[in-house]
Parts: sequence; C-alpha cells; structure tokens
Amino acid sequence: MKIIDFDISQSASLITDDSIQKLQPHINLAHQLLHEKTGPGKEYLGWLELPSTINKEEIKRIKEAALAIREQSDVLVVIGIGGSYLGARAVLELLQTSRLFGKQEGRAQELQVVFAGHQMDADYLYHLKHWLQGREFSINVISKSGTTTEPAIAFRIFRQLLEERYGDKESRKRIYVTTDAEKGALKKLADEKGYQSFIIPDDVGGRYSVFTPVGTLPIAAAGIDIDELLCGAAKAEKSLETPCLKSNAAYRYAAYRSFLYQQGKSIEILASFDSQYHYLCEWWKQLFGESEGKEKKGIFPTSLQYTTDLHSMGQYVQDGRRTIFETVIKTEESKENVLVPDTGDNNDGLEYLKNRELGMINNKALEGTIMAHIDGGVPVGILSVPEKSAFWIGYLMYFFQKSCAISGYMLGVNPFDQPGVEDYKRNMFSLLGKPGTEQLRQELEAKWKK
Ligand SMILES: O=P(O)(O)OC[C@H]1O[C@](O)(CO)[C@@H](O)[C@@H]1O
Repeated sequence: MKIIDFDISQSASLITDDSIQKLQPHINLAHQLLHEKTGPGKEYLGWLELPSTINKEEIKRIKEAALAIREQSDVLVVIGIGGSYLGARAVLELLQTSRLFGKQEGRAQELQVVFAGHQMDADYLYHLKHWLQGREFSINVISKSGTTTEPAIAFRIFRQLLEERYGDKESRKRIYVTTDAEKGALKKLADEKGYQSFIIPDDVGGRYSVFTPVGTLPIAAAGIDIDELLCGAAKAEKSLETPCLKSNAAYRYAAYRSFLYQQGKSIEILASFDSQYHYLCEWWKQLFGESEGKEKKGIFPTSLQYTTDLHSMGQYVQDGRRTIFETVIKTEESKENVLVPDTGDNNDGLEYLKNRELGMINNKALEGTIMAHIDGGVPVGILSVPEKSAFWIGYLMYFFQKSCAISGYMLGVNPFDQPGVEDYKRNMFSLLGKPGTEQLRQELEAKWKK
C-alpha cells in the first residue's frame, strides 16, 4: 500500500525507536490540546479539519475563476508573501513541468504563474513589468491581513500596469483578491472596485492556508488538479488522526524532532535529492520557523538540495559542529527516466555506469550520503513519498502541518502566532516616515551608525 512514511531505522546507532516510543505520553498531551482545541492558539485550528470539510461551492467558484483566468490570460501574477505565496509556489514547482524549461510541446495552453510582492527587489519588479509587455495577464493578490507592505506595493505597481493596458472596466475583471472576510485595506478596495474575492477563513493562519483559496486558486489556474490535492490532504487528515506513535508517521516525525532537540540538536536540515522540492522546503521553513521559533526556543529549520549542495555544504554536514540532524525526503518513483549513454569508450571512466538509469544513480547517492552522515554523527530520518503527484503533495503538506502543530505543543509554545515578525516592520515603517512614529524614528536614526 502506498503511504507517506517516516523512518529512523538507518540511524539506529544514534537514535532508537525505543527513545521515540518513550515520548508517547507527551504526544498524547499535545494531541489532546490540538484535538480538544484547548491549547494556545486554539482560535487558529481551522486548518485541522479543513480538507474533509471543504466547501464544495467554493471549490466550484475557484475552478470557474481559474478557467476564466486561463481564458483571458497567458500569465497570472500572484502577489503575496510568506504563507500567502509559498504553498502555491511549492506545489507549482513540484507539479507544473512547464516551470522547468517553458511550455511543453503539444500540451494544451499552460498558463504561466509568476510571483511578485514576496520581496521589494526593484530589479526584479522592473524586469517583470517589462517581461509582461505583449503578454496577456491577470492578477491574484493574496494577503490575509490586507496590509502587508511588500504585496501592497507590488499590487499598486501591477494594478497600475493593468489599468493602463486594459482600462478601468476590463482590469476589474482581471483582478482576483484573496483576503480576510471583513478586515483590511485590501478587502475595502476589493469591495469598492468590485473585484472577485475569495475568503481566507479567520481561523486559518497564513502558513497553514495552502488548502484555502490562498493556494487553491493559483494552483487551479496553473492547471493542476485541486480535487486531487485536497483529496490527498483529506486522506492525511484521516490517516493521521490517531495519537498512537506506531501508526502515526507525522507524530513519529514530531517526536523525533523533539527528542533530538532535547539532545542539543538545534538545527534541522530538510534535504531532498530532487530539485523540484526546493520551494516545498521553503514553505516548510516558514511553517516550522514561525511556529516554533519563539521564547528563545525552537529548532532552526534549514534546507539543502542534494547532490548540488553536497559540493558546497556537504563538508559542514559531514564534519562541522554536531548540532544538526537531517530529514531526507525520498520520492519512491520518479516520473521520467534518463540513461547514461553508451559512448563505446571509457575515456571519462564512466563505462561502469553505461545504460544505467539516472534515477537509480541518484538513489545510490542518497543511500551513500545518508550512511556517511550517520557515520559522521548526524541523525537522519527518511520521509518517503510515493510519487510527485497532486494527491501525495496534498498529503505531505497536511502531514507537515499536523506534525508542526504537535511539535510546537511539545516544545511548549503557541505554534499559531508570530509576534516576533512585527519588530522589523515597526522599525521599517518608522524609518520610512509613517505618520505617528516620529519619536521612534529619531531613536532609530540616532542608533544607526553612519
Ligand atoms: O497574508 P499576509 O497578511 O499578507 O501575511 C503574509 C505573511 O506575513 C506574516 O504575517 C509575517 O509578517 C506571515 O505570517 C504571513 O504568512
């Protein structure tokens, strides 16, 4: 039977199943807080049963909007930051093959999704604006608060471009807003202008929102089957309902993290041997980083792409400070196959690999790397994913959400808030001269070394 599993048996010399099993009482407690909705952040548990309770009417509306976008445009500019873009980007990078090397020959129209508002890089926005010349485009602006600076600025820029190109009336049909039901500047603007709007439920935080329209609209617009994605998530919801560590792989993953953290391992590397997982790792970093990094606690989540990074960071992982552990994503079945050519000579010393599959070679690299890292004192857990499909990516993302909530409760923090991110914003607003922050501006300017 295909399933996403988490296995630490290769690391038996460093961490035993027994030590994980001993955490069952802590898991039970965290499970209770989560499922009885009595823990910190309980007002943000809308994601927990979201896949199984999703509103069919809303899915229909999302599919209709996705179709309209595909009909009216070649490009969808998705504007958002953090949880308001990473989930969709992760799924697209994993599943939309055209993202690798452009539109695939012979395929039906594939809408290209590009991102903006996830930074304030002038060069990037300048070139994107120019690249859009001569391309039909629509915008999906996504912000739960409706007030985040980076997407708000990008929205101004691309809305202006859209209005100049299509005029006020037509551009209104090309702007899709995903935001809070009531609050925020974006909601106000959407109501005023009559943009088609989608709601981010109050009880779902940004980093847990990929199965809401935050993720599903851009994913559907890219031509990916959102029913499959949600079906995978619903399957995970059901399979990961039990608190029993033996049968709940997400809880085993949470317990493994918690155990290693107690042993002084404060950095987790999420590694994969498949470059298409890059943005899934970025999404995972926000999920765990914002959920756990608080009260001067928490594992620092980072990621590496192998074998690429074995040639840059491999030395550190093998032999640097022993404060790290690794979680390796292993996809059981790769979609495509490439053979090492038989060139009839052995000038490059690769004769022993002729006619062998690249997937197999990559897999041997995975096995060799895991064994080397374990020998070097780095515990490694293997997260096996049956295949890169919408279903299993939906399953995997829910798996991480659930394990993150449990892991956060085991750590003793509120996994659903992010008070620390406000500090840079307060300083930035004040330095930019936001009215009402003059006093702080003086203090900051005096502090900044010229
Ligand atoms: O959707 P919003 O409100 O624009 O927020 C975007 C991101 O910014 C943060 O609030 C951090 O500032 C994240 O938690 C969130 O995912």
